Amino acid sequence: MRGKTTFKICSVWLDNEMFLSLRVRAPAMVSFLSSWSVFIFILEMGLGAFALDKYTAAVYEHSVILAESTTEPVSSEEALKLMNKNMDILEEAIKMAAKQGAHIIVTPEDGIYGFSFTRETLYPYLEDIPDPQVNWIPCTEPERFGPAPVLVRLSCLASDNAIYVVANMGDKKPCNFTDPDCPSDGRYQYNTDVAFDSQGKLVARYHKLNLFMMEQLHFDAPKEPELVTFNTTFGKFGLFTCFDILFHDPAVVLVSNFHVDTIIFPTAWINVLPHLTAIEFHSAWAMGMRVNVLASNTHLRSRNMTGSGIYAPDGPTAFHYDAKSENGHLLVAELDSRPSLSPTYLSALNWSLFATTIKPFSEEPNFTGVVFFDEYTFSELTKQAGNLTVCQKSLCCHLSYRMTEQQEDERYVLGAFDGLHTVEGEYYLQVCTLLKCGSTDLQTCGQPVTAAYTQFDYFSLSGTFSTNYVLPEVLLSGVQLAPGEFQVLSDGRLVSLKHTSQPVLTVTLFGRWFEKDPPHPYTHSRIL
Ligand SMILES: CC(C)(CO)[C@@H](O)C(=O)NCCC(=O)NCCS
Repeated sequence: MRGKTTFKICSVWLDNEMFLSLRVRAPAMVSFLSSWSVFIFILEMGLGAFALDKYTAAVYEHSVILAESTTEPVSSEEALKLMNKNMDILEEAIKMAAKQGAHIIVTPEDGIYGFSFTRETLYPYLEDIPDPQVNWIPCTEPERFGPAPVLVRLSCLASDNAIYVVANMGDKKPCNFTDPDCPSDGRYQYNTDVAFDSQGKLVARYHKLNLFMMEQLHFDAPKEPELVTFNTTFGKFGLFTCFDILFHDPAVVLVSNFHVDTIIFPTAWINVLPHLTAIEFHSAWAMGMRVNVLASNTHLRSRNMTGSGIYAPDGPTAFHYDAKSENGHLLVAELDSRPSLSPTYLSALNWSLFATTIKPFSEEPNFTGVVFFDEYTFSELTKQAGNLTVCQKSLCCHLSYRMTEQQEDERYVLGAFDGLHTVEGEYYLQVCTLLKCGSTDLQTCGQPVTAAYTQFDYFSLSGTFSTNYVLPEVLLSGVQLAPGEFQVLSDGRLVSLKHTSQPVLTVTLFGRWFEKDPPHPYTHSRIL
């Protein structure tokens, strides 16, 4: 009886990993327990008594220290010195996150070695990262594979602080003439996410598939998409990196076929207004795909990189956007371990139901304008309140709205775009958007704007989408999100729940029509 009580307490307070470590650290206590209680314990484990309903996640926006740019490769000692400077900062963040009870911390893409490399100058920063199937705790067996000081340090940070640690680093894999695709320098170089469990064991290795622009000069893409997941007592996790988020593989497959609960998303995201700012787009992906997303962005003001968050399917739980300082920032928040188990009406969501059922609203005069190199069809919101429809190709967008009072010097438009985006990557879009123009000159509609003064009492946006992958975005003045202030209805309408806390920059349904994307290879931002 006594043993059972102990375990009852254990099962409340300890998760699986913690119990295993207890067994290692206090074998006497475990053998003291009767076999009956051990049986009960195993039964409880089988019943999922150790599964956590909620968990605490941390993401760190890291202000990366860059190496001096060189044309000649530095020594591996010098490379490690730079990487240790970054890991010194990550270490503080990891300790702080663990102290706040976080089960997992995610750190950004390029957060250890930085940017601006050639294949040759990147090489000294790379380590040969083995497949996690080898069952390796680098911290306790540092010599088992080739030199791997970065893996060893990350592994020790995970085990010392009893927290899952995710980081982004470089992997190298030698190859030779027997492989017809082997690069002429005799190696593959991969942009790689690694995850360690709270014992320091390497549990995941993911090679980025969709390389962005200049990255293709120093990294190779894997030949096939890698679908990397790992299970924990607080849900199933999947990984992908940065530009991957715009494409079907592996991002959508992880959610639709592998049913992950949380996406781990290290990124070095360059903000693009009005629709592709980090906090806006990544939180919309979490809502549209109905998973948690742990988005950790690099912080680099000179490259317009900022914006990290802990995003849930029903809205952002925590987010950070700081275009002013050069500081890093830690976010810690609680999430549902298995958001898919709290089924909502959204599982029956049809993004075009409302828009295809109603008779189109009045069509006002149209004009065209450019949003991030795409030519949209626009119609101005000329009244204080009204209903408006604007169409392009097969996409019609409907808006109902009411402004509190329109500021004299502000113009808002409803826009539709149905076409292939071709700048900095090729991907097919169907977008319905309400946005604030750059000025009262309607030629400026679609240009980046960060401040607004017009308040909306109400908005309802919908579109006749040909895809069910639609991301609902709401971005407010000052580049802020609007948690709890809007909702998606099962008929595909994006509606305000109340007067938004700040004036609106944009309200957008950002649809991705994957079937219309150009075929692989996986170099969507072809520059070579
Ligand atoms: C938003 C977007 C897509 C517009 O073209 C672009 O600004 C962006 O941030 N792309 C992803 C960046 C990326 O993969 N960085 C890692 C290597 S530097």
